[in-house]
Amino acid sequence: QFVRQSKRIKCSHVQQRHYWIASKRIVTPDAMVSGAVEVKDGKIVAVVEGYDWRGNAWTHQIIDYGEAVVMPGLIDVHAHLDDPGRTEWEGFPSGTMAAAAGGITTLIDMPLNSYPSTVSEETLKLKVQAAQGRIFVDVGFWGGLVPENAFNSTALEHLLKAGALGLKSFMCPSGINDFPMTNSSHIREGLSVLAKYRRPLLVHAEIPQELDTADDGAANPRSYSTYLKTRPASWEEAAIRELLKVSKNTRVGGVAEGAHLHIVHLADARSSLDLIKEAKSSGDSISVETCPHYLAFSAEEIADGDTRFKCAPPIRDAHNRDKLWESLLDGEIDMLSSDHSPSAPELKLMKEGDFLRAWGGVSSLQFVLPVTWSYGRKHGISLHQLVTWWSEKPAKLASQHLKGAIAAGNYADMVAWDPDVEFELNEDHPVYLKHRNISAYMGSKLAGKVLATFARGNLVYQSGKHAPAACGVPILAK
Ligand SMILES: NC(=O)N[C@H]1NC(=O)NC1=O
Ligand SMILES: [Zn+2]
Ligand SMILES: [Zn+2]
Repeated sequence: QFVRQSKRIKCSHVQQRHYWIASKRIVTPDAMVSGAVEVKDGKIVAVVEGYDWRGNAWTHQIIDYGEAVVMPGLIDVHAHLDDPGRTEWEGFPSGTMAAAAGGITTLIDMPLNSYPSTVSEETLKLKVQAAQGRIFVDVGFWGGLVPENAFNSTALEHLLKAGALGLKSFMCPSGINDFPMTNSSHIREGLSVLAKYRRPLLVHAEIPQELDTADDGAANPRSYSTYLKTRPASWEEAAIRELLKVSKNTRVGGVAEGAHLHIVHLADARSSLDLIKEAKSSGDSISVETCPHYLAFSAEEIADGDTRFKCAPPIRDAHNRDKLWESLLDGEIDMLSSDHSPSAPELKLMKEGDFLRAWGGVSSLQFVLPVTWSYGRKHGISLHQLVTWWSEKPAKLASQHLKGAIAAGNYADMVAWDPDVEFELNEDHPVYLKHRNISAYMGSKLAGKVLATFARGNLVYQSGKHAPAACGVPILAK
């Protein structure tokens, strides 16, 4: 009993096992509630409207956030934490502290950029070991679908039985040596194994196409438009066209019924999205995410040499960005994810500013909530939409049925934040990411300040301070 008590003290800024989180704006699945969330032993017991609940609570058991919004914690289904093996890029401690500071209570780690890549039962075990006692929020793991395991259903089953929440593959070179690309035959095989486990395949959908190379040699590598031309929308379109040949199998009655195909970080809001819409209406089990950087920025405004904005697929033109917003608001894009993909600062080649040679990946994890809100409010987004994109749909993709909503019985994963507080991401702002200078949002002015983050009932972050111990849980599929 004493050991449990002292552990809780380190895991959380609140010491009660049983307490109430009060607010005038609690976002539940069907309403905005003024009242309180009753939390006991890490779970939500009840959501109570009005003030009646106060009779049951002692003053020291009430944390009152007043007018601030209380929402489910964000679930980021696409983050590269690079641990073990490339902790000079990020790592579990820094990445999950940044997540907690940003209101993210669960993240699903990508199988590449760490070393070794998570492509087998053994390498998944290394991930789980590395996460033990070093994560401040819950972390689940995607496994990798690569040519080496794609035709080996036993190996894939071992990886899934060991707890990978699903698989991820690339249709173009990933930039990581031990994570080679797959073609549609590999993907077809992967889907048929995933069907049995009812888990998803996430795909980086770009297939290299012949480029129009007329003016190549003379192009300025410091100009973003030079980079943009090397990865046109036709690459995304080609990959999605190819994917739709196999996603058919996920339909009811199909050979991969039970599997699901999820397209990560869609950048092209035109033909690629039309193809996905078509597949959805034909009954394919398919979904798509985009990322805040595609919604916040446009190719036109990226300054020469500012390689913080280099990512793949690339950030496209302003009109495309507006179409992405439209599609998100219409529900054609299902959810958001960070694709937080930092590297060692040297690899961003910030001095040379060479877009063609710099590492591709945007560092963003801590700021996705204020970024989505700051840009989204100009498009009239609602708090419920934020919850759909950042909690409800991601929970479903990762099969986390006790997460993603403020509802009785769920884990007490929540964020309290103030949508009206504006702040500048300058030198004085606390940033928990390993390398603040490569983050694309440094220097921006944003709205939406995270006040507190609760993970499984632990107050893991409040007023700029993390709980002393890393008590996040490694999530394994059962
Ligand atoms: N390896 C890796 O993280 N690649 C990511 N970076 C990026 O910009 N897009 C990606 O898929
Ligand atoms: Zn990718
Ligand atoms: Zn990624």
